[in-house]
This record gives sequence, structure tokens and C-alpha cells, in this order.
Amino acid sequence: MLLHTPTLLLVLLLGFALLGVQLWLTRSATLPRRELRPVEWLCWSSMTGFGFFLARDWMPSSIASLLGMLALAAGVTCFTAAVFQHVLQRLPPRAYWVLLGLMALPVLGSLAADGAVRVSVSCLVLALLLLPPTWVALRHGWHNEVSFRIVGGTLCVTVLGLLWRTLDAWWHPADYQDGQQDSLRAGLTFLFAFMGLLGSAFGFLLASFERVAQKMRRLASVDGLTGCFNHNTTQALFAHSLERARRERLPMSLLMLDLDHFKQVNDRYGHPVGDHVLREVAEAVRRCLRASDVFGRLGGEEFAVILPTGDDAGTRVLAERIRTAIERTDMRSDTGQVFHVTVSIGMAVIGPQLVLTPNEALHWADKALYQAKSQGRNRVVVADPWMLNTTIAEVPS
Ligand SMILES: Nc1nc2c(ncn2[C@@H]2O[C@H](COP(=O)(O)OP(=O)(O)OP(=O)(O)O)[C@@H](O)[C@H]2O)c(=O)[nH]1
Repeated sequence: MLLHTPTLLLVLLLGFALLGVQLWLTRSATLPRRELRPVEWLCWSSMTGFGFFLARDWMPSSIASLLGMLALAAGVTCFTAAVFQHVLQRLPPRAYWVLLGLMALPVLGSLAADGAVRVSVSCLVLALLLLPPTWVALRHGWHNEVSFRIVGGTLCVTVLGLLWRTLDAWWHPADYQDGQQDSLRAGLTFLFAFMGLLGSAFGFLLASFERVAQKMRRLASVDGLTGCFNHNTTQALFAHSLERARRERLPMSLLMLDLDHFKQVNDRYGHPVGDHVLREVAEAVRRCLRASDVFGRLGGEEFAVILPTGDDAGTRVLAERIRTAIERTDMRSDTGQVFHVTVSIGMAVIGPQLVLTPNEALHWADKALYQAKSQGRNRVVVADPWMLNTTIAEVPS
């Protein structure tokens, strides 16, 4: 059985062309990610490279091989830059560019040699250029998007394919001479090496989609200013915790936090400083919480903390700790002036005997918060059972 190399070249050329068009359309329409541009360049460069290899019958073979090799090396370099950018958010280190420059010497040196030596040297150079992105994709990119594993895996196949081709051309030079009938081995090494590269580029596109999807999911559930859960997610998580606590017959707790006189902060120091205060407050609260606690921003300067298994004593301690943490946090105005803010907290412990809907429970804690405000602010008030049967206007100071 023979694998006809020009046919393989044509298939690869078409594969990279299709992917290039797909990347171009995707990048300009639905996924405007800068990191996809170098992958697109990999496609155009590889197409050009395979085009030169195909043109060997119409131009001096050594020149066609050299131009093809240069185009492929340019594409591989672009892809390396894309992998580094995607995984490490930076370009490859300076040593990589030095390596790239040094690799030009053996390629130019092999120009006058026979076909087997040219193939051997070119494949070794491409394998060496692909080692850094393969390492980065496997070592650092493996735990990123699941699709990025395709990139790491197929880059491995590419490097191994290239090394196999290097050795094969070395051991069986007769199979790699210009104008030689293609051997099965030569065809297979070629297929492994470059199909792997095409697979990596596809994997990269999938990983970019996955990253955008993750980001959108995050944006849909997180408050952009403070990094806490947003209103909808907090409510959903609260309903879930409430239901779970009831089923397991355990108490759960809810804290409603509202910054005191926050309007004055905005009026005195400006809205950007107000935003900064909200971020600092969120950070201070987060430092008091466990990973299993839920912390959300209900809107404006109002936050909620859900303790899925919080009892009365523990929640009181935590609420007081949060209150003092906020009180002690140094806030800074634009001019460097240090000031402090305080918070009022309404606390509700929902025992298994209480059957409340999520809205009733939130409203209950809200009444305790209202009382904390009307009793002078900067304090924690625990919701009493009698508050369940009053309206907020009826809650005494
Ligand atoms: N900087 C900033 N301010 C916000 C944001 N959301 C709401 N606010 C402001 O928060 C203030 C809330 O004011 P009020 O509801 O009167 O409450 P307060 O001044 O904290 O008074 P008390 O709650 O009664 O202690 C308003 O001035 C809002 O403009 C935000 O995202 N950033």
C-alpha cells in the first residue's frame, strides 16, 4: 500500500484552507479574540508551505523545499505565540526567538544536500520549534479548558511524527530522494506530523469558544464590581440552601448587610471612591467567610451572606466579626484621606421547625436589618419569631 504524498499535501492544504476561512469568519463575526489571529496565520502559512512542496515538479526542488519550510516555520512560530498567549498571557521568551534565528542555519546549510538530508533537517527544526508550545500546553494548559487538552495531545503527536520522519529519512534515505516513488513509511510520517498540527489548530478554536462560554457563564452569575454572586444567583443559592437544610433537618442562617450612610460617601468623595469602598467591603467580608458560605450582592450597598449549616451561636460570632472587620478597614479617598464605613446587619437563623419560603425568610432578615438601622446602625440584630407576623413598618426601633 502506498500513501501518495502529493495527495496528502493537497488534503492538508485544503484542511488548513478550510480552517483558515472558518477562523477568519469566526474572528470577525462571533469570537473577536486577538489570540485567534496567529492561528489564522498558521493556516495561511501552512497552506503556502504545502503549496510550495506541491510545486516541486515545476521549480528547483531545493528552492521549493526551502520556501515551503520557511512558510511552515513562520506558521509554527505564530502558533507558538498563540499557545503562549492563551495559556500564560504573554509571548514566548527571548530564548525562543534566538532558537528560531539559530534554526535558519541548518536549514540553509542543507539546501545543497540531497532530499533525505533536507527532510531530516527540516523536520528536526520544526520539532524543536514545537517543543516549547507542546510543553506549555501540557504542563500549564492541561487544567485550562478541556478542549485545550486536544491542543496538547495533538502537538505531542506532531512532534513525535516529525521526529519519526527525521529518523526515518536518516535511516532510509533512498525513500526521501527527489522524484522518488513514495513509500508507505514516508507517507505515514508525513501524515502524523502535519495532521497533528491541523488537529491542534482545531483544538485551539474549540478552546477559545470554551473560554468565552466560561466567561459568559461567570458574567451571568457574578457581580462585576465586587466579584460576589449577583442578585439572581444569590436568590437561587439561598432557595437551594433553604430546601436542603429543611430536608436534612438542620438550621441555616442568613445575614443581610447594608452599609450605613453610604449616600454620604458618594456625595463627599465621589462615585468612583464609593465603588472602591464596595470592593473593599466585599473583600473584608470574604476574608471572614468559609469556602462553603455564599456571599452575594443584592443590589446597591446591600449584601447577603448565606451559611448553609449556620446555628445561632456561630452565626452571631460571624456577624460580629464581619461588622468589626468592615469598621476597621481603612478606606481612602482620591486625595489619600483615610475614612471608615460601618455596616448594619440583620441576622436570621432558620431552624428546621420553621417552614418559610425563600422570600419570607429574606423578608424576615430584612426586618432585623431595619431594626438595626433604626436603633442607630453599626450593629447586629437577630430576627425574632414575632417579626414574622409584622410588616416592616410595624417593627419597633
Ligand atoms: N458608588 C456606588 N454607589 C452606589 C452603588 N449602588 C448604589 N449606590 C448608592 O448607594 C446609596 C444608597 O443610599 P441609601 O439607600 O439612601 O442608603 P444609605 O445612605 O446607606 O443610608 P442607610 O442605609 O439608611 O444607612 C445611594 O446613594 C446609591 O447611589 C454602586 O454600585 N456604586
